[in-house]
Amino acid sequence: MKQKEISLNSLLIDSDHFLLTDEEIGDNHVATSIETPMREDAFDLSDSEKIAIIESHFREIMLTLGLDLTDDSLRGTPKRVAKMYIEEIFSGLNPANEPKVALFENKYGYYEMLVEKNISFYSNCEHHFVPIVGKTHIAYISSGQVIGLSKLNRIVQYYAKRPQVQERLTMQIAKHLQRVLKTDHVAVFIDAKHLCVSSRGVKDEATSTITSYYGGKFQEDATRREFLQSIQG
Ligand SMILES: Nc1nc2c(ncn2[C@@H]2O[C@H](COP(=O)(O)OP(=O)(O)OP(=O)(O)O)[C@@H](O)[C@H]2O)c(=O)[nH]1
Ligand SMILES: [Zn+2]
Repeated sequence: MKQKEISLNSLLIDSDHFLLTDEEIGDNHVATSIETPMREDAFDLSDSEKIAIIESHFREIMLTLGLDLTDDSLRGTPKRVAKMYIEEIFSGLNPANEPKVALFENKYGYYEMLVEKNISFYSNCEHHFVPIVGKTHIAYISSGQVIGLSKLNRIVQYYAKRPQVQERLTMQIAKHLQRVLKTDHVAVFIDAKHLCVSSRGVKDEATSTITSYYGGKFQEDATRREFLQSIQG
């Protein structure tokens, strides 16, 4: 594909990063269909470069919706949305934001399960980019180290702050805990409402989605039952 540049509100973007076909690239407008699975330089961009790009695209979305960007309430919205994406709701896409975990030697000889329940989180569905709101319950059995309690919440928040599906969120939390705690004995249980199911589409307000992961001793009935009993209510 030959090099082309498309003008996007004074922001020049190398079209090869989008891998658009020539037909898809209009002379002075942004193509509506993007074939590439990834923007190749996404991991090289600084946060402020990402904010500028998203701001510019979001401005196009608002203009396309017929909104008046001279309105003082709307004028700052493209920048607000872009900052919110990068600094808040999708900050978990940046590996630099992975939480530092505080690990302590298990000098106490505590080898029962530890349950951290009702970890509230907000995520966003990767299919519709609308919120997922839920609670995560985590348990683990130490293999020699214990983790600072708040770090369990932080690990949930880190993975929640990405465009997600609940199955992946569940597995990412579980595998991260198994890695840092050096144990298979980890359980993760998520109960969440997807606004793409409740507020649009099928519009079922009552539905929530449960996913779970049981590793190591949590695959045994008695251990799993103890965990499930402790998160009830
Ligand atoms: N497995 C799974 N599906 C999800 C999750 N979040 C949203 N979805 C579903 O993703 C699917 C996307 O289906 P599509 O048919 O492409 O989208 P749509 O036309 O908007 O579908 P409706 O939501 O049924 O109106 C929907 O069924 C959503 O309910 C999730 O975390 N896990
Ligand atoms: Zn969705």
